[in-house]
Amino acid sequence: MESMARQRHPSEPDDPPAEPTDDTVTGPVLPELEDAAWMHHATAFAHTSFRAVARRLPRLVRDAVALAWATSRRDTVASIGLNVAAGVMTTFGLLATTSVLRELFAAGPTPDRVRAALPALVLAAAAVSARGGLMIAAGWAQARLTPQINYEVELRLFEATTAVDLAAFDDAGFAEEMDRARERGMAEAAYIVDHTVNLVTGVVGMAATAVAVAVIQPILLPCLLLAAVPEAVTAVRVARRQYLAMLARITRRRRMWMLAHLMANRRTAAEVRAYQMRGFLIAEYRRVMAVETRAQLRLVRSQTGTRVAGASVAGLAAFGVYAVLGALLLGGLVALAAAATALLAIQSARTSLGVAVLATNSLYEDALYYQDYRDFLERARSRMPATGGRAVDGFDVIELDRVSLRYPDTEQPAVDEVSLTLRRGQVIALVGENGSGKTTLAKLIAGLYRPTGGVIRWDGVDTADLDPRAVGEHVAVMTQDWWRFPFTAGQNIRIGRHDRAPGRSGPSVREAARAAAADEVIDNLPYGYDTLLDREFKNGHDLSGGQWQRLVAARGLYRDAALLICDEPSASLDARAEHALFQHLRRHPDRAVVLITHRLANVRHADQIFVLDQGRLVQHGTHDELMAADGLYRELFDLQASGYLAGSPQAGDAVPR
Ligand SMILES: Nc1ncnc2c1ncn2[C@@H]1O[C@H](COP(=O)(O)OP(=O)(O)OP(=O)(O)O)[C@@H](O)[C@H]1O
Repeated sequence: MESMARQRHPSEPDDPPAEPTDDTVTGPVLPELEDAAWMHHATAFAHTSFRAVARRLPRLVRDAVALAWATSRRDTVASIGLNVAAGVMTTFGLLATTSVLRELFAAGPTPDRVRAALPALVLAAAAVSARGGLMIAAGWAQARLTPQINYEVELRLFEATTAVDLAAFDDAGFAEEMDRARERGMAEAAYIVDHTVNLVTGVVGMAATAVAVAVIQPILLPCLLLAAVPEAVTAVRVARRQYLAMLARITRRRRMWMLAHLMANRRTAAEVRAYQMRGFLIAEYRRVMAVETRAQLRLVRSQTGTRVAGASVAGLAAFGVYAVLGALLLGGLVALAAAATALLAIQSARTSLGVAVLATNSLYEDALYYQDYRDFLERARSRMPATGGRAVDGFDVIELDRVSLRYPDTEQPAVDEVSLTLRRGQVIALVGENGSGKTTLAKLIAGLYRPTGGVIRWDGVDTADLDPRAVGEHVAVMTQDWWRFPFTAGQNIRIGRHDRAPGRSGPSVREAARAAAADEVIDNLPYGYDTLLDREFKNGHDLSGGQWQRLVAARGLYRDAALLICDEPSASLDARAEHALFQHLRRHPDRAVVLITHRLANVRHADQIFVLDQGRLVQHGTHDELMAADGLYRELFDLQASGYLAGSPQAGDAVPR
């Protein structure tokens, strides 16, 4: 592995192959495709012995039944109860068949023997019909469970993914686990219940036939079990291999999804063409696919080997069972009628055993994947902000006291011991060069991140002691990296406070749109506020970047919160829209505004301007104070202002710093 890690990645500069060479296709594992650290735990779990599988079985069955029970009690009882009843019918059927054969093989004229066998024959036929009917009804109940369980499980997952703190998404392990839970784990829940019901069916069928076999000749019972062991071992081995292979593939699969998404996506289509990225993307895809295909072929080969070995041993065991039966028959230990029923019973038992083994195996395999889902939910639960805490009804002062934030796996803090005060009614601005920590600081102030050092206080109370949900009620954030939500124009604004109580004050959707200069854009849409803003649906429309940003601003204003954070709110706006928006971002007695913008003309009127450099607060004051000082702010301001003045520096001129 070490030597692989030292290989230069082909996507690094100086080494961009347009097409995959033999070396890249058949060469070593690409660095980004190597196993992730979290995989060791999962791998260890998958290397459990067959005995361990059997030991886990009762818990798996209990979990599956609990899941089904929580989803629909009626269908759970029906699925299991009807299968058990069908098993009872199997025993009746076999015993009735024995009676039929006994009468038929008895001495005497044929018409008499047939007549004597008739009652048992009717019983056998009734048992078979009843069994068939019960199985169909059980299948119906089982099929009803599947969609209900899927719905329940998906809901639980998305309830978790939307509740975890934002910082969880900065953790690479979290994202991978989420993908595993979504990709397979989630879908397995319904299968697990299915397999459990099948297992019950198989076990009941076996028990039913075992009763019949025990009546005929008890010695056949252990033989029968012996014949099944190789099948069970093989099935479990194959399943475990498959799971391990899936674990190894997940990173590759994520990369392939990512590449596939770039190549088949309306939003990336223009850039892919403009930069003629097609060859590069396809080459990347082929490189990953080559590694993936090799892994799949290895898996298929090893699984086939295991199956061949298992099938050979199982065949020998079955042969042994029939030899024992023949010997018993020849030795006169069983009668011909009993032997014939025994053959039927053995066949039936083997079928049931096959069902049970397959169900056990599938249950085990699916449980491995389902465990991923459960692990993820567990992990997500540990990442959810604590509920409760003190209620809060707005603020007068927000204080940051030596607040820091270090992202996971990074050396330097993105925000480094920043202290500042923000009062209701004020507008403050965060200024600094790219990567200086403005967005991170704004997210800290908004409560989206918790500081890894220092304290944030609302009216003197540490926000860690406040109810996070109540804090969030008073915050609106116009993010820099907003998303084009595929809803109507009206909904895109209303989701800013979709749960606004009827009597609560605040601007209407139209008023918010007007304040952000979005009303004229929306009025020009074919269905006005009801126009769906997603071209991927019929009658859907799209907006330009600047038009979208007006909508984003309208959403933030519609939220009508006491703390409004605006991260580059006018980056895509034209001069008129920008002017209109900033008119609304002026001082308001009920609101505090945190403004981040690189257009420094917009921060001139801020009550306080905080200048950040590499995460540290290096200057603060009003515009006039900062211009009077010889520092970073003045330097950035002059540089920008010079672009508007005659004789400004031309492209290529030396730029200080
Ligand atoms: N999710 C993240 N995980 C790890 N590092 C991050 C993350 N987000 C930002 N950073 C890093 O933190 C530092 C500060 O980023 P931030 O986005 O706060 O800067 P900014 O001042 O808002 O930049 P810009 O003006 O470009 O928007 C940067 O070095 C950035 O690479």
